[in-house]
Amino acid sequence: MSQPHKPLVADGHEAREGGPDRKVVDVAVGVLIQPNGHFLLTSRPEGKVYAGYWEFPGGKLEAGETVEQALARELHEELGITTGQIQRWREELVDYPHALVRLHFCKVLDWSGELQMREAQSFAWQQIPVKVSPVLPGTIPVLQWLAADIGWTGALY
Ligand SMILES: Nc1nc2c([nH]c(=O)n2[C@H]2C[C@H](O)[C@@H](COP(=O)(O)OP(=O)(O)OP(=O)(O)O)O2)c(=O)[nH]1
Repeated sequence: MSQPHKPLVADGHEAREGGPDRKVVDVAVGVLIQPNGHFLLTSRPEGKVYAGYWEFPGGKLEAGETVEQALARELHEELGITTGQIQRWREELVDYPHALVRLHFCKVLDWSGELQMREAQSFAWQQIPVKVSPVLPGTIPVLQWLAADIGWTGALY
C-alpha cells in the first residue's frame, strides 16, 4: 500500500522502509481552541518518551475505538474535561526512532469542566508564535496549519 505522502522524519534520522514489523500506531490528538483563538499545549509527563516536550493533548487509540472515542477518553483521563463536538481535521504520519505514528488531529471548540493536570503535566494556552519549548516534532505541522488559518507568515515558535 502506498502512503498518502512521505512521513515527517523526526530527529534527522533516515526514514526506514515500512517493513512488516513496523506497524503504524494511531494517535488521536486534540487541538482545543478558545473563542479568542488561543490553543492548548501540554507538556509530556516524566516517564514517557520525549518527556518535557510540548504537544497537543491526546494518546493512542485502544482496540476497537474510533478517533473521536479515543480522544474523548484521553482528554477526560488527562485533563478531566468532557468534550462536546470533536471535528476531524488533518492527519500526519511521523517517523520517530521509537515508532511510526499516524496523528489524527481534531479540533475541539466545545468542552466542559475545569482543566486538571491529572498526569502532573504542565499546560499553556498559546498563540502563534508559540512561547513554550521544546515542541514535539509532530506538533510543528499543526502550528503551520494554525498559522495559515490566520494568515500568519512569521516564525511559528
Ligand atoms: N498526544 C500527542 N502525541 C503526539 C503529538 N505529536 C506527536 O508526534 N505525538 C506522538 C508522540 C507519541 O509517539 C505518540 C503519542 O503517544 P503517547 O505515549 O502520548 O500515548 P498514550 O498517552 O496513549 O501513552 P501510554 O498510555 O501508552 O503511555 O504520538 C501530539 O501533538 N500530541
